[in-house]
Amino acid sequence: MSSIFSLEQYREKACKQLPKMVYDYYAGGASDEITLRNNDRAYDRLAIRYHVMQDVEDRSLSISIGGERIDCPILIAPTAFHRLASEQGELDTVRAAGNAGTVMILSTLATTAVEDVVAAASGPVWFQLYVYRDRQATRDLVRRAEAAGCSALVLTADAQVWSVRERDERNGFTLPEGISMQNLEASGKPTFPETEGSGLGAYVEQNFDRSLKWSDLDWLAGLTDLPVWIKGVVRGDDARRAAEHGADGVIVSNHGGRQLDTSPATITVLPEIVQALEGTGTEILMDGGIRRGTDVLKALALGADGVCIGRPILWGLAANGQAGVEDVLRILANELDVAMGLSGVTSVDDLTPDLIAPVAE
Ligand SMILES: Cc1cc2nc3c(=O)[nH]c(=O)nc-3n(C[C@H](O)[C@H](O)[C@H](O)COP(=O)(O)O)c2cc1C
Ligand SMILES: CCCCC(=O)C(=O)O
Repeated sequence: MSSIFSLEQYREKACKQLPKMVYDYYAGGASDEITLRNNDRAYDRLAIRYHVMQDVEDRSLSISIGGERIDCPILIAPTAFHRLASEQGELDTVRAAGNAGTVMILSTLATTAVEDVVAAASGPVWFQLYVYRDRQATRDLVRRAEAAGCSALVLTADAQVWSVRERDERNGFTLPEGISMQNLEASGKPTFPETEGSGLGAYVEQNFDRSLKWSDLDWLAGLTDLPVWIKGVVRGDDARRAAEHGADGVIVSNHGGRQLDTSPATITVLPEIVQALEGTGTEILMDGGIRRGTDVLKALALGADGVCIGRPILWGLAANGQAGVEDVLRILANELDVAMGLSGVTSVDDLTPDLIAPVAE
């Protein structure tokens, strides 16, 4: 893939290769897609106040997260249905994650069984959890993730109610024959119900627990010895509550603009959350709209311990399977390395908020 130099080029390639129904599902957001666009654009409104003359000969991108040292601060956000992008789906992704020295967060709605994904992994795999009305099915997911060898659970808190996704309704988004949600086979919920609109929408409405509340975080933390993260937080007070209810980490996220449209761009709320969690020991990841190494630098400088990317992984996967995902991670890590060097910084720990300022209008 030597003719591809940016994540945007991977998106273009994936757009040409994927069926419209799949591309639209991956690319799309909720309603008018305002948050989807703002996630991305918000980075352009921040400038990097770089240092000079700092000896940047030796640089490292490594971080500690969830008690493990990893080579790359760019983690793989949980995204559903990787086998819509490549034959091997999640197996391609997890192999690429291992080679890039990062964590893969595996979706509940993966199209490959968690046991098979962990067996193919050479690095940490975390399991993203959707809470089902059927609590036994939810407990089974937790037990399977633990037994398979996942090293953390990520409870997604921003998708209790299905959002309005016009592209999926129009396209009648569904899973083709032979592709199913393999982690839900055992509980009898591996496929979408019949419907004219979005099959996924109908599935979520039928199965996800809309009564999810803070006490359920206590329930989950009590159910497992694994570290528990909560994903989808955009406010300082909620982050604080998450810590009080036993979360080991928070993922600042608006679900890539796919849930509540006009919710704030994640980079704009990160400082509030960092401040709210000061002194608690709760770790912070963030995602949404990260497409350049300078975006990663800004998030790390403003206090995130690491970042996650969602769609760009799917573009790499669609364009060239495992090698495509590896290339996406390589391109972004290289851009980060360059941005750090040009900012006069040699390690992620040395990225501090004074490096960032709003762009003067
Ligand atoms: C196609 C797609 C599927 C997703 N599936 C899940 C999921 O199963 N669970 C979850 O917690 N988040 C899911 N997300 C949200 C991502 O984890 C992440 O928050 C978002 O994609 C980050 O924004 P970015 O795509 O701009 O990097 C999904 C996102 C996309 C684009
Ligand atoms: C609401 C959950 C469905 C999968 C997902 O998270 C997404 O498509 O964004």
